[in-house]
Amino acid sequence: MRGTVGELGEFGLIRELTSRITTAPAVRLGPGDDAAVVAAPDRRVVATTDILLEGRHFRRDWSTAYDVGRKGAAQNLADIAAMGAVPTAVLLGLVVPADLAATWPIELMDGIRDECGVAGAGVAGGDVVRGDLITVSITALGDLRNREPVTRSGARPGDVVAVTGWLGWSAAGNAVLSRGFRSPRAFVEAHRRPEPPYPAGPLAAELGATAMTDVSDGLLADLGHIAQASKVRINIRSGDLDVPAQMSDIGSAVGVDPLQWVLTGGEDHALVATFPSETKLPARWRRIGEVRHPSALPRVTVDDAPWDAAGGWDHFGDAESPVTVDGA
Ligand SMILES: Nc1ncnc2c1ncn2[C@@H]1O[C@H](COP(=O)(O)OP(=O)(O)O)[C@@H](O)[C@H]1O
Ligand SMILES: Cc1ncc(C[n+]2csc(CCOP(=O)(O)OP(=O)(O)O)c2C)c(N)n1
Ligand SMILES: [Mg+2]
Repeated sequence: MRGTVGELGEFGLIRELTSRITTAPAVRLGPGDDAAVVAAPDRRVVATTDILLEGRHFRRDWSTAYDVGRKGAAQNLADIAAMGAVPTAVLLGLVVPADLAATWPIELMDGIRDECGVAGAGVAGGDVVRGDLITVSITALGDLRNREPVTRSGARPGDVVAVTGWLGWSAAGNAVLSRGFRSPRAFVEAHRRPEPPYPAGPLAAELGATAMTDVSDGLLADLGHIAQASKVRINIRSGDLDVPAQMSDIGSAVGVDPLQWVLTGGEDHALVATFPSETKLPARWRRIGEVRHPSALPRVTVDDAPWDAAGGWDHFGDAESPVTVDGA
């Protein structure tokens, strides 16, 4: 594919994008009509949306269009899994400049399609608009399969806190990239393409998880949402967190405590959940803390003490990007 988006035109671009998607069981009527038709066997639809903005969520010199597609889909599909649901379909709202190479949105769509394939979902439709900054707005739908949704508000004192997936890898990769390096590859790749553990969400629901969320803003920040919604305190035991030796090496090289990445780095889209203490945790879930009664301490503590360094990502916060500003 040669030329720009402008040369392709709106309908040429839509044709190219939709010609690349594959079928999925839940997408009964895909792109091409006024709206799509998506099966909802449970009769309740789980729905979520997230925006990726060039410069704020991704950089074209750090990530390929394909990577951005994988990440944008993953970020949304992880929210579906975090409700205990099975992803069914996504819709793509896309803003692109006219002078952008046509290959960019096409490779983006390939990434979205492939990540949807990992999660079992399909692309049901979307919209394209011309604009100055690339904006990728994805909406994902999911099915509860006759289970109750796992919300943020069900954690009870005495529950255990457990996590599955990666923590701190994306933030370490971000730190590497923002210093102009391209390796270690594993961390850079983790930043470009998170790997949310999709099936673990419905499995946790099946096992009676009392609360769950995906880690997008940082473990402490996202557990803060659970603690607040559930009116409890959550304590994390730092000794139970995995800090890989290679992450420690990067931390030493750039002068950041790697535990800061594990506790406050977002974008890995691990799943963190609370379970009744007697639950036998499935393989790959690690116990990292416990739910306590609220006290004078902050809602989330590390080793039963306040965590004084930055807590996580806030788009409108003072330190807008705590994981890129020397981990501070
Ligand atoms: N513009 C908005 N309009 C309505 N609801 C919103 C808006 N922005 C965020 N929310 C809701 O606030 C909650 C928290 O949002 P967010 O922190 O982005 O969650 P997540 O990390 O799961 O994407 C979600 O339930 C989301 O639907
Ligand atoms: C160029 C660039 N700078 C900084 C970051 C780091 N970053 C951007 S958004 C974000 C937090 C997650 O994004 P958000 O929009 O809050 O996702 P949500 O919680 O809604 O899923 C992080 C850690 C990045 N990914 N790329
Ligand atoms: Mg969001």
